[in-house]
Amino acid sequence: MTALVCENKLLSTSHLTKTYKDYRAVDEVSMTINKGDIYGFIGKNGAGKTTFIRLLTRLIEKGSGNIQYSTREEIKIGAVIEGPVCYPYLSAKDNLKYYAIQMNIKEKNRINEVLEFVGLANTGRKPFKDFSLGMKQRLGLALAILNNPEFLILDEPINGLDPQGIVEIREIILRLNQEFGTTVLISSHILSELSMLATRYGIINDGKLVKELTASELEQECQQHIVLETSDSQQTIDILTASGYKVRSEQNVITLKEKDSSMPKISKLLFDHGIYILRFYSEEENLEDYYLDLINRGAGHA
Ligand SMILES: Nc1ncnc2c1ncn2[C@@H]1O[C@H](COP(=O)(O)OP(=O)(O)OP(=O)(O)O)[C@@H](O)[C@H]1O
Repeated sequence: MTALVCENKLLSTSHLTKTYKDYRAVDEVSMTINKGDIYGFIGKNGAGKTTFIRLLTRLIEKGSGNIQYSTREEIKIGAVIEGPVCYPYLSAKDNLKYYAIQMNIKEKNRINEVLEFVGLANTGRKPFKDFSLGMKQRLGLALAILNNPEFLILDEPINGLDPQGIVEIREIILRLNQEFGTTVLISSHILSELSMLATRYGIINDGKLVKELTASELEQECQQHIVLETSDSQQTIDILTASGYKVRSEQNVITLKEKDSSMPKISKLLFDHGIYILRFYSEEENLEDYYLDLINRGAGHA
């Protein structure tokens, strides 16, 4: 493996590619994950998230490209991919004991510590098969953090969870990141949830990483915009464009990346040209809108 020494970078991939027959499930993905990131990995079903994660964890062989680490050492990775693999008739503690032996973890108190951390300390002899989905996911997390990984990879960890379960998983991830500095890659298509966690985003579509951006860049991108419908859309677009506004339109609905303080000026401009305003309001884009917009526009590579 090629090692690239860099202060803040924990891991990066360059042109990572995985092909099944002649289909590129992961297509030349060059991604950077910095130390301390909670990296939100976004993509619709079949976009290539799980395949990319399986490449990172070396569950499958790459086709071409590289995975590069910040140091010459291998980093300690913990992962929950496609749900935890646990023994159905064993308790939480016994499942952890089994994995601790496999991983050669000798620290006596580690299992109790981890059970406490994920809120499963009081599950006693209850077997895994009788756990709720939320408990199962939390045990998966416990297994993944047993060896104190510096990089934690979670594939759709909140899929199918109820609101309470989602909050519990979110709090565990935030504590891991803030108290222990664990870098986290979390894939999800529940974008509202990711936006409560992520410090950085990567958006994958048809195997290609179409965009990488930080949470504050996303905030900038999702800034307030104005939505407008008028008696004559084409003339409105022409007038606004001639006045220097950046305009987008879809089915007679015109959108401008402007703050609501520009509304009086715009309405006067249109009024002076004899255009009637039918609808006029400002709104803020969220991660979901941004994502759909980006995918539908078919953005180029990051
Ligand atoms: N072992 C395999 N053999 C053939 N094709 C595969 C294999 N694994 C994945 N694919 C294909 O690669 C593409 C990406 O799949 P992947 O599971 O990585 O997507 P995903 O983004 O994780 O989607 P989901 O959210 O549904 O899990 C899909 O078209 C899938 O059918």
